Amino acid sequence: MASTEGQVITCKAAVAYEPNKPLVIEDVQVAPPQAGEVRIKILFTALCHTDAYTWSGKDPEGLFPCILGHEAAGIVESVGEGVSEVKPGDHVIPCYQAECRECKFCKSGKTNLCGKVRAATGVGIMMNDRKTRFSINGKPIYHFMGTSTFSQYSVVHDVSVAKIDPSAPLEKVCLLGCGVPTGLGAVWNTAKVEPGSIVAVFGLGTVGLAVAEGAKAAGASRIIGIDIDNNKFKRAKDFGVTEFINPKDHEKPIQQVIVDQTDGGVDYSFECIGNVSVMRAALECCHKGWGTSVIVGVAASGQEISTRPFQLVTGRVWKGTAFGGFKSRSQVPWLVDKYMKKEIKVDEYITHNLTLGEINKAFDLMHEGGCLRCVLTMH
Ligand SMILES: NC(=O)C1=CN([C@@H]2O[C@H](COP(=O)(O)OP(=O)(O)OC[C@H]3O[C@@H](n4cnc5c(N)ncnc54)[C@H](O)[C@@H]3O)[C@@H](O)[C@H]2O)C=CC1
Ligand SMILES: N[C@@H](CCC(=O)N[C@@H](CSC=O)C(=O)NCC(=O)O)C(=O)O
Ligand SMILES: [Zn+2]
Ligand SMILES: [Zn+2]
Repeated sequence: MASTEGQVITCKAAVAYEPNKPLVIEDVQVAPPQAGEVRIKILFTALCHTDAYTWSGKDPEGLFPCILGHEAAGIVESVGEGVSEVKPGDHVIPCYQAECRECKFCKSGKTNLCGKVRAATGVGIMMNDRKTRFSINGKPIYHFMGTSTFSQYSVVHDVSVAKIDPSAPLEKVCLLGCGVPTGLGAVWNTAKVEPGSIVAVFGLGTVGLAVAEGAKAAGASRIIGIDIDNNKFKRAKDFGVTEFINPKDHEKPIQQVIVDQTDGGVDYSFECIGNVSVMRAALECCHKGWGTSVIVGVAASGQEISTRPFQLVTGRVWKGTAFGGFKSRSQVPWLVDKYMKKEIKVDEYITHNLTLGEINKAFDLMHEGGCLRCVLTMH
């Protein structure tokens, strides 16, 4: 096939024109990558609740029109000047959390957040010329999270590309771009759960189930799953949840129910919903003196967390995690290898498979209890 290097590619993409209005499949022009950029042929993308969150209009960084999507896998089509770590043909996972290895954050050894391109990705543009690489008949379309994977081709910064084992099935490992690493890493990197710990997981969607999987691998003695949907428990057992509580079955606040059942509270809790009231409950169900609560869920613009400072004075710790604390370019390939060695689950989180043209149906499915991840075939 003729090379497309250096040329504008016209391809199909799902464009979000306005909050909550159905995505429109359009012919989009994708400009060639500039210096420090990579153009990727996206082969498979999953949908994450953060895409739905931004699409809903509740994300303060949400810009329209844009191309959403950030949990994907593909093949490098071409690279811009100065890109040395990937080349055309490489199999890759785009990473919304970049890793430049040079900035203050990357060098700190204290965080996986990277400062190099975040200011540009937060306003839907590329750093090099502060413009977008997507357009429709000359009208610019914003990028999203530096990834925009709901397009057959996307341009990303080179610091946002993880090169992976070419034998890994892209239709599966696309999930390692967001939800599964986030849950595993929340346990392994952020909380650092020890063997024998009692863990509470609020919200048993993909992220919460990955927390349960990570906690089981870490040797937790009890993994208490909390969800308002009773149907979640059966599946959650397969991911390591040992007990289930539905807050609706109790008169008392859920934090009190958990404290009563755990001799004073859990060692670690994880909020995987994005609900600020639940974040409070997750903190307050932790054991006095050492209990740590990790916020994973993304709450809407304007929402704030609160608790009595006494909760922290008496030794509880409140933390948060982005992409589970994983350093993306370094550790996503390691996660892919772990999947290939069957040391972590991925296939089990995929409940549906559709095509790019069915993306609105995929978002509808996401709001149904039975759906974890829906993977779209892009071509
Ligand atoms: N911090 C990070 O890096 C990341 C954060 N996220 C966020 O994590 C959150 C979870 O994502 P998914 O697992 O994909 O979502 P999901 O919607 O599949 O799962 C949420 C679960 O919470 C349950 N739930 C809803 N309200 C509840 C309540 N009041 N009490 C108990 N359970 C309740 C639902 O029944 C559902 O099972 C989202 O907010 C998403 O945006 C996702 C990826 C990365
Ligand atoms: N723009 C949002 C930010 C939402 C958010 O917190 N995103 C997570 C990833 S969620 C993935 O599905 C994250 O990594 N945050 C760190 C970051 O650098 O964005 C808002 O303002 O609410
Ligand atoms: Zn996500
Ligand atoms: Zn950096």
